[in-house]
Amino acid sequence: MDATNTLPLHERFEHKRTLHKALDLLILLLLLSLLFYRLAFLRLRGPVWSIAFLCESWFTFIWLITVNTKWSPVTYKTFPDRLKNRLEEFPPVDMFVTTADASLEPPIVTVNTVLSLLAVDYPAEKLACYVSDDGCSSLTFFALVEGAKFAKLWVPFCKKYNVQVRAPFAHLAMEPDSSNKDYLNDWKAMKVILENRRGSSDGIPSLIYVAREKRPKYPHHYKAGAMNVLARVSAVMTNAPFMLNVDCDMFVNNAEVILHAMCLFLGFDDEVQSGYVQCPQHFYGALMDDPFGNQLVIMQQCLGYGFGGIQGPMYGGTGCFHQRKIIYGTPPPTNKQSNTTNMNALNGKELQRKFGYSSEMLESVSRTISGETEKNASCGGLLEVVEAAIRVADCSYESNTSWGEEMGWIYGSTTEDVLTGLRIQSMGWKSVYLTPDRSAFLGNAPQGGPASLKQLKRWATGVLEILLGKDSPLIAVATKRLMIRQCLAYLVILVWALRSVPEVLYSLLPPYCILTNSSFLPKVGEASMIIPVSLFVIYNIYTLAEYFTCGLSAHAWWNNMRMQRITSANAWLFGLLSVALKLMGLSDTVFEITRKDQSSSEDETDEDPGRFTFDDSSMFVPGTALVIVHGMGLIVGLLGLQRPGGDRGNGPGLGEFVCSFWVLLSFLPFVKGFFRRGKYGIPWPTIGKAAALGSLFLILCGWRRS
Ligand SMILES: O=c1ccn([C@@H]2O[C@H](COP(=O)(O)OP(=O)(O)O[C@H]3O[C@H](CO)[C@@H](O)[C@H](O)[C@H]3O)[C@@H](O)[C@H]2O)c(=O)[nH]1
Ligand SMILES: [Mn+2]
Repeated sequence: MDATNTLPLHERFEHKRTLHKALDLLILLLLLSLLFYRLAFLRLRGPVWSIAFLCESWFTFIWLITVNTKWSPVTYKTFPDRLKNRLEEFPPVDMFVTTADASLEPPIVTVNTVLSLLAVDYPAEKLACYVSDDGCSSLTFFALVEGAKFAKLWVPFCKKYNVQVRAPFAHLAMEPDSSNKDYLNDWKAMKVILENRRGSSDGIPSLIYVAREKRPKYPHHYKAGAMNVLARVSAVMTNAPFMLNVDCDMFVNNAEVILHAMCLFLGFDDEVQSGYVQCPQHFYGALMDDPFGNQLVIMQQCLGYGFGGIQGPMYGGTGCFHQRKIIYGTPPPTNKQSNTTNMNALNGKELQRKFGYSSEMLESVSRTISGETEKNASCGGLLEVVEAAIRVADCSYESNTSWGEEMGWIYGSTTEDVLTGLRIQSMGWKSVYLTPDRSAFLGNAPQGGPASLKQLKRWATGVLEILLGKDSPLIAVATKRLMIRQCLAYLVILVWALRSVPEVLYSLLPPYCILTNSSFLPKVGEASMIIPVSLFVIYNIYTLAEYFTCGLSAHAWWNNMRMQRITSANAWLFGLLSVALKLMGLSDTVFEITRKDQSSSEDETDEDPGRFTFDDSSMFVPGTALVIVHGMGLIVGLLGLQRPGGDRGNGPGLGEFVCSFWVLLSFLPFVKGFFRRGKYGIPWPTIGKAAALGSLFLILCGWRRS
């Protein structure tokens, strides 16, 4: 036996963050002293202090759960070369790509992603690539057909010259036009594509196009529904024990990514460690210094690695490898029972109730559950296989089954990814972050105000749906096998929408105090001033240091800090509203697709893509109103126009003015939006609505004073 065969496939790294931990605790201590300070004077100072106290209690809670998440980060280094030496037979992998709208997601983007997957460094006969097209667009379809032809040239080329970025952007050009919206199965043509079903080592993996059936009376559950169809179609066709899924814009940037992932799946002694393997989302053509605060670097490195030290990262919906049997709901093996017995015990009836009526599907499920890796793929003729696939992609297939409930991609949230990962971890599985030196995948981050905020609103909506739903981590921690620290870590994300209220309320305190001649902060010279001032200074230095540690600039730090406020007041607040409307039964939440920008060469006319843009969405009203209110507060305060009286001796001090100024600075894109035109300016109707809200606030201030 070769000596290299015994070397571990990966190495675990616990990140030391001694100084950060000390600062974590120092900030916590300061927050607690602030709360005690508030409590001591609560009776004396009335409602403003009560509100400040409530908000600050909430901030302390957020800090506490954030510290929990970041406390002990863990990452892994993987060694694909050792895997190559060790394995004779590589496990098959089914690769899934989802696309849904040919105008927002240009087929050229999807084709590039597909080509990059087909060209990945892995035995081609072990791979199959399934593309789900929820838009049922003939454009996407023909682009893929062309892509498949092109792959015959492209894939050997990549392998010969060991190209790393395997998305041939430059080679294909297609104008995305109108999309064909009739929801019909487009299966006939699939045989076109299926030609190369039997690959060879220098061959090309199979490519299968799927446009599932949709009908008005059957909820299609957006991406989660599409993923479940892919899970079933692949089950009756290739039935690989591993699945990789990416969004249509997320191409392979590290050709060895599947080998890296296998190092984590096959390299643990304890199977429970790698329920799924998630790669962080990195972006191509990313704008300098992250002007829209959506490159997620800090979130993934500080929070994500932190998750890695608990029960593993959240499932991020793309760039993720799953084990098929876990998607089918297999719990991790316990000491007493072997892996397969509990699921094997399901009799035929139960299997059918869970997985649906297709006999091919049930056969495939049994093979998966019993761990039969050999003859996994269906052995019927092509025609029968396609017929079976059509059956399981039928819009009524899931009626009265467990799809989307107990297994598969789980329904009921617009962040189906987080929910699905949560369910897997609730069964007791752990997950692993895959962070090779060269980014595994690169995707597209939305640009401009409307697209960015729409995405963040969907996320805030989705995670709140999870928090309030039946699979909430708060329930799973008590009734299932979700770890307590993991539950708290999830909370950091799941309360996004809820954070908007205290954050907006708190940012209204300075103008309120200025306009009503009251205060919520100690004055210059008072001993208690040391608490808020040191909190402000230390917190900002701490976060800035985090950005520097991750190799980001001070400018990126500031952009993210201000975008956090803008997101909170606009996107998160609207996420909260949409969930409230859903709870009242007034409207359901929808998965609004993010526009995928193509790399810029054509839009050279766009002077500065990093500049904040607006549209007529009412989502911009709260931010605009905040700017108006702070503007009024500062003008009135600086000109000394407050009406006399009020809270004598307790009027606003330097603190209130600094805070108000800081908020305005954070909303600088909105301030500028008042003076700009076109998409860079705030539309008049939005300003009108915001002004109405501002007047309401003025009335409130006056009313409180008399
Ligand atoms: O009805 C739908 C809607 C969306 N999608 C696909 O879902 C993916 C993600 O949609 P996108 O608009 O790009 O959303 P993002 O906010 O960029 O996606 C992030 O957030 C989603 C959850 O909100 C996750 O599903 C994604 O994996 C994650 O990258 C894309 O491939 C879409 O084609 C469908 O297949 N069917
Ligand atoms: Mn996306």
